[in-house]
Amino acid sequence: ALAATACGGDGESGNGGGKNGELSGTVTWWDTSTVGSEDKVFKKLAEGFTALHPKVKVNYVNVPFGDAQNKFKNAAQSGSGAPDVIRSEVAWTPEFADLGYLAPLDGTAALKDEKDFLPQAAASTKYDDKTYAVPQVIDSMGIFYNKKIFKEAGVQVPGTVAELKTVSKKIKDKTGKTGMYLRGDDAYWFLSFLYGEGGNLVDATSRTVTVDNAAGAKAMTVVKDLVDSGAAKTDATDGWENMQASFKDGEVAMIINGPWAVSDTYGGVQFKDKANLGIAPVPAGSVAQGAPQGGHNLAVYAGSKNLDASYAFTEYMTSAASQAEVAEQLSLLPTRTSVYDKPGVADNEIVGFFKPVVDKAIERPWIPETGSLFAPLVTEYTKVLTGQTTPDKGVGATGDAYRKLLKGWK
Ligand SMILES: C[C@H]1O[C@H](O[C@H]2[C@H](O)[C@@H](O)[C@@H](O[C@H]3[C@H](O)[C@@H](O)[C@@H](O[C@H]4[C@H](O)[C@@H](O)[C@@H](O)O[C@@H]4CO)O[C@@H]3CO)O[C@@H]2CO)[C@H](O)[C@H](O)[C@@H]1N[C@H]1C[C@@H](CO)[C@H](O)[C@@H](O)[C@@H]1O
Repeated sequence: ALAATACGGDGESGNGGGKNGELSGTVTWWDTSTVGSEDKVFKKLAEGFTALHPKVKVNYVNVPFGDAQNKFKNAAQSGSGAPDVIRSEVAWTPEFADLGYLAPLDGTAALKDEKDFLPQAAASTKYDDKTYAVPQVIDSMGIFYNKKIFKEAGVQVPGTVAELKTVSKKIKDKTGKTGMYLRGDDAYWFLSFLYGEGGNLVDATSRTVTVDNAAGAKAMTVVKDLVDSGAAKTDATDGWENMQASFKDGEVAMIINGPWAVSDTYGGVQFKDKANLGIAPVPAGSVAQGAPQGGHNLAVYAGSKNLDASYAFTEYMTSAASQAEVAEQLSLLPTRTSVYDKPGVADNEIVGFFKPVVDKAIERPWIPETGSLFAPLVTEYTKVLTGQTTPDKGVGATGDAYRKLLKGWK
């Protein structure tokens, strides 16, 4: 505490500028990674920072993904309770930056070897020509399938939505299992079908809402038909748990998911033998094939009382060595190009599959409103899948909500 006060800290978490620049004080980090599969790796990594900086205590806090965005905004707004560093999902970052809640990182110790970052990962950290975060993981989606069930049914993994229906029918006839579990309570699972029909949520260049155009309506019809035809099953709530349980227990032959689900999936009885998990590109629609780009950055709270230690912690957690550790332990994708050919990463089959997928994943516009596009969409998406509204009405209501959100967009 003396050191902290001496360098102007608040006793609790000095600003790290102790004698001969030695870092000190506390760094509180809000991690949003999945409890029970990812969190233990991130917690161990974070606490490893103290080995390098003995006078810094890392206070690891796991905040559920669904709560963290609002929790951080409320804390930052009220000026109390915000962490020093937050794991900021790619779409939260421009919003937090726009609100002034993030410390600009250009010229600080947080940013090292910037040229090593994948351009598409770095894109979501830039706002108003400044850098407000450091990319930690990047991801996209693919088909996860159960090789044993596919063999039993004598089918190949589907490359298109049409094939998905015929393959699911054969699986049902031969094994009694449902082909796919399609998550119905998270609109991220709608995006690859939307891209497959040549659609998108918006067109940022022409500032046009496009979710309710013909392609959007078609895509909603496609997902509704997957459920109505019995090719896929879904639920209005508890989608993550139900999707993972039905796939891990072998009740369904396929799901659509991303690298963040791999560690949890390997915990399932069907995948004790990891080789039974197959991964393939998301199915193409009638005009195109495309998967969304997601991921997470680390950002420093503008009001942190320990900026120096927070910058150093952020750099440490996004360093090549840390990213290699996370890729090896959890099959998550690095955001640094140099990490992909490191031992333990280069031979990881999941990372090897998703790298080319991520290189052509469809980016969303990194504007403050991007994160807010999912709430209205998921309401309508769930209603369409559960027969409470029609595809046309669903995308129509979504488009209306977007035009209220995006001032002046067509
Ligand atoms: C609705 C939400 O819409 C958007 O989120 C999009 C997101 O932008 C998309 O990119 C995509 O995220 C991927 C993600 O990229 C992918 O990595 C993975 O993340 C894993 C981690 O990997 C895993 O480690 C662990 O953390 O777990 C993570 C999650 O599994 O999967 C994600 C997809 O799940 O999809 C998101 C949509 O879910 C908004 O951004 C808000 O989040 C918004 N929620 C707020 C809305 C507020 C108003 O209602 C409500 O009041 C508030 O309480 C809610 O918070």
